[in-house]
Amino acid sequence: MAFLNKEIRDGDNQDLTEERRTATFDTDKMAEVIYGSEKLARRRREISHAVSRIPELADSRPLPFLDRFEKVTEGTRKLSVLDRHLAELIDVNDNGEALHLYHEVMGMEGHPLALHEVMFVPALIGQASDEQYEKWLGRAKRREIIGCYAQTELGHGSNLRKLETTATYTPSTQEFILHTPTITALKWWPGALGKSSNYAVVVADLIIKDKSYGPHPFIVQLRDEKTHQPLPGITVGDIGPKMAFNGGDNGYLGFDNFRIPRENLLNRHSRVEADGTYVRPPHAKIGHSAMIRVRSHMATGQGWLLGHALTIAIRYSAVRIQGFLEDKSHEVKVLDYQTQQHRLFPAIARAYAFIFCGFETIRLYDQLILDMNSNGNTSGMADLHALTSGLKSVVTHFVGQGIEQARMACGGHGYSMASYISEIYGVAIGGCTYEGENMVMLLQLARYLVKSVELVKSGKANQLGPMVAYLAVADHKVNLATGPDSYVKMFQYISKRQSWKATEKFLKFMENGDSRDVAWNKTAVELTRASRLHTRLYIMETFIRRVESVTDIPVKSALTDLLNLHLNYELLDVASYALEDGFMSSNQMDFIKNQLYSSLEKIRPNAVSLVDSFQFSDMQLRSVLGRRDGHVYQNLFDWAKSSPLNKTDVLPSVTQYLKPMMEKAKL
Ligand SMILES: CCCCCCCC(=O)SCCNC(=O)CCNC(=O)[C@H](O)C(C)(C)COP(=O)(O)OP(=O)(O)OC[C@H]1O[C@@H](n2cnc3c(N)ncnc32)[C@H](O)[C@@H]1OP(=O)(O)O
Ligand SMILES: Cc1cc2nc3c(=O)[nH]c(=O)nc-3n(C[C@H](O)[C@H](O)[C@H](O)COP(=O)(O)OP(=O)(O)OC[C@H]3O[C@@H](n4cnc5c(N)ncnc54)[C@H](O)[C@@H]3O)c2cc1C
Repeated sequence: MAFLNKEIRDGDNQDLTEERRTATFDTDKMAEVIYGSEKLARRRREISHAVSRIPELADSRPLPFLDRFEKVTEGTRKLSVLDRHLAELIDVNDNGEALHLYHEVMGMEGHPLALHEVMFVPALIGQASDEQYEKWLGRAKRREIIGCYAQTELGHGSNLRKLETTATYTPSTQEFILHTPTITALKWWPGALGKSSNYAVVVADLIIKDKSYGPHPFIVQLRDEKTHQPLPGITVGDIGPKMAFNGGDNGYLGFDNFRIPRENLLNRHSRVEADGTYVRPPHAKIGHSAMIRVRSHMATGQGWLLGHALTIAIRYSAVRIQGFLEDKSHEVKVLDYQTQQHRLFPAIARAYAFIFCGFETIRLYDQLILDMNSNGNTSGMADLHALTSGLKSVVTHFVGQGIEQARMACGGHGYSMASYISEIYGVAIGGCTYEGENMVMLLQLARYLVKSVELVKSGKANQLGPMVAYLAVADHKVNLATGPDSYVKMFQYISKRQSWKATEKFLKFMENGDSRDVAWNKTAVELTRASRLHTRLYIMETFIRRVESVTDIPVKSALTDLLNLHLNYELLDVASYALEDGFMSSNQMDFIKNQLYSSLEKIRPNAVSLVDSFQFSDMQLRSVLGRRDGHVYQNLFDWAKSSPLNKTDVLPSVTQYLKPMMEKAKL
C-alpha cells in the first residue's frame, strides 16, 4: 500500500512508521511548497541520493570526534572530492543546487569556500564594474582564486564609519596604500580568511588628499597564487576556536603599507579618477549591498536550521517512550504530552513561516539588484535595508530559542553531541551577531519606523510604503480572533501602537532638551520592541499569503493548521501589549489559548510528516537521535563505543594521576 509519507521503509522503527502512516498529506507535495517547486524539491532528493553513492564524500568519522585541525582538513578533503564530481552532481550554474550540495556534504562546521560563495562572489557581482567582472569574476567562479569578505575589525564591527583600516590614494603611482595603523584596526572574524583564501574583498576607509570618504570595498590579493604564502606586507592567520564553525578558519588580517592598483577599488558605483577626483555612488550605502544580500537570505537559511533541530526532536519524540497517560500498561511516546507539543509544534510553524518569508525577501533583493544594475535605480534600498535588518534579528533570535527548546525536548540525549543539536545551535546563534548585531539591526529598522510615524504626524501618510501603511490606518475594532485577517488586524493595532508610543517618547525627550542621539538611547528598548512587532507582522502576513496560494488541498489543510497555531501563538506571545490598553480582554485571551490547544491536537498526527517534509537526508542531519529509520538506541551505543576515549580500557591519565592519588589515599 502506498503511503502519503514517502519516508516509510521496511525495517524502520515501528513507532515512527505508525506516525508516518497517519499523514494526511503527501510529503513530496509538501516539500514542493517548502522549496518552491516540484523541480527544486526533486533536485534536492536527487542530489542527496547521488552524494550517498560516492563513499569518499561521507564523513570519515563522526564530526564531533574530530579536533579543530582534523575538522579543517576533513572539510578541505571533501571539497576536493566534490570538485571532481561537481558537474555530475549539480547544474554548476544553479546556486540553489550548489548550496544544497555543500550543506549535504560539508555539514555545518564551515569550510574554505563558505565565504567565497556567500559573500566574495556576490560582492563582486554587486560592486564590480564590467572590466572588473572580466578580470575577477570568471576566475572566482572557476575557483582559480578563493576569496572572503574582510570588513569587521578587532575594535569595530557594528559602527562601520569608524573602521580604522585605511586605503590612501597616491596619484603619482595610481595606487591605494592599505594600512593597519593600530592593533584594533586588524581585520578580525572574516570566514575562510585565516588559512584558505588567497583573495579578499577588504572594506577600508578611502582617503584622498587627507580627506576620508568612508568605507569602500577593494579587491586585494593576500597570498602568492603558487606558494599560498602571505604576500610581503600582509599579516594573516586564524583567530582560534569558536562556539561553532570550527571546520572554518575565521581569520585576522593586517596591512603594512600594502600597495594595490587603482583598478582594485570595486568601482561599479563609485570611482577614484587617476588625478584623485572622487566620483560618488548613487546611494551612500550602496557599498553595503553584499550585507543586504546575506541578510535577505538569512530567514530561509535559519528556517532550515530550525527545521534540522525539529526533525531530530520530533522523530526522537516519537521513538522515545516514557511515562503513562490513560493506559497504565503501556508507556506513551513523549510526543503525546501536551507540554512536548507546545514546546515543539509552534517552532515547526515558525520554521515554515521563516522559510516562506525568506523566499519572498530574496525575491525583493533580486529585484533591487536588477533595478540597480539595469538603470541605477536605488530607491528600494532603504525599504529593503529596514526590512532585512528586522528580519535577520527576529528570525535568528527565535531560531536560537527554538533549537534550544528542541534540545531540551530530547532530554539527556539532546545534550550529547550525538544529537548534533548543539552544533546546529552554535551555527544558528552566530547569526544573531554576524551580518549586523541583532540590537543594532533592530534599531536600524526603528529609524525607518520612527520616520514613517513622523510622516503620518506631518500629514504625509500618502508617502508611506506599503509595508508601513498600517501605521496611518485608524484603529481596528476586532472583537475576536476568528480568521487570519482578524489576527493581522490585531497585530497591526499592537504594532502600530508600539511604534507610535516609542516615537512619541523619543520626541518628548528631544522636546525636553535631549539631543537626538541621547533621546534615541533613552527610548532604545521601546524602539526595538516596535521593530520586533513590525517584523513579526510581516512574517505573519507572508505566511498567510503563502498558505493561501497553495493548490494541493491536503497540503493546504495541514498548512492551515500550522498557520492557525502560529497566529494564536504569536498573539498570545504579545498579549501584554494588547491587554495594556484594554484592546483585548482576558476572555479573549482564554479563547485564543483554547484555539491554540486545539491546534496542537490537530497537528499531532501530522507532526512527524511535517518535519519529514523538509527531506533532510541522514547525512545532512548527522544526528543519531534524528535518524530517519528511528533506530536510536543501538546507534547511540555504537556512537559512544567509537569515542576515542574507548580505544583503551585504562587511560594513561588514570595510570599517571588517578591511580597514584587512590594509592596514596590507601596509605
Ligand atoms: C555561513 C556564515 C556566513 C557568515 C557571514 C557573515 C559575514 C559578516 O558578518 S560581514 C560583516 C557584517 N557587518 C555588519 O553587518 C555591520 C553592521 N553595521 C552596519 O551595517 C552599519 O554600520 C549600520 C547600518 C549599523 C550603521 O551604519 P551608518 O553608516 O552608521 O548608518 P546610520 O547613521 O545608522 O544610518 C544612516 C542612514 O543609512 C541607512 N543605511 C544604513 N545601512 C544601509 C544599507 N545597508 N542600505 C540602505 N540604507 C542603509 C540608514 O537606514 C540611515 O538612513 P536614515 O538616515 O534615512 O535613517
Ligand atoms: C560566526 C561569525 C562569522 C563572521 N564572519 C564575518 C565575515 O565573514 N566578515 C566580516 O567582516 N565579519 C564577520 N563577522 C563579524 C560580525 O559581522 C561582527 O561581529 C558583527 O557585525 C557585530 O559587530 P561587533 O563584533 O563589533 O559587535 P559590537 O558592536 O561590539 O556589539 C557588542 C554589543 O554592543 C551593542 N552595541 C553596539 N553598537 C550599538 C549601538 N549603536 N546601539 C546599541 N547597542 C550597540 C550590541 O548590541 C552588542 O550587545 C563574523 C562574526 C561571527 C560571529
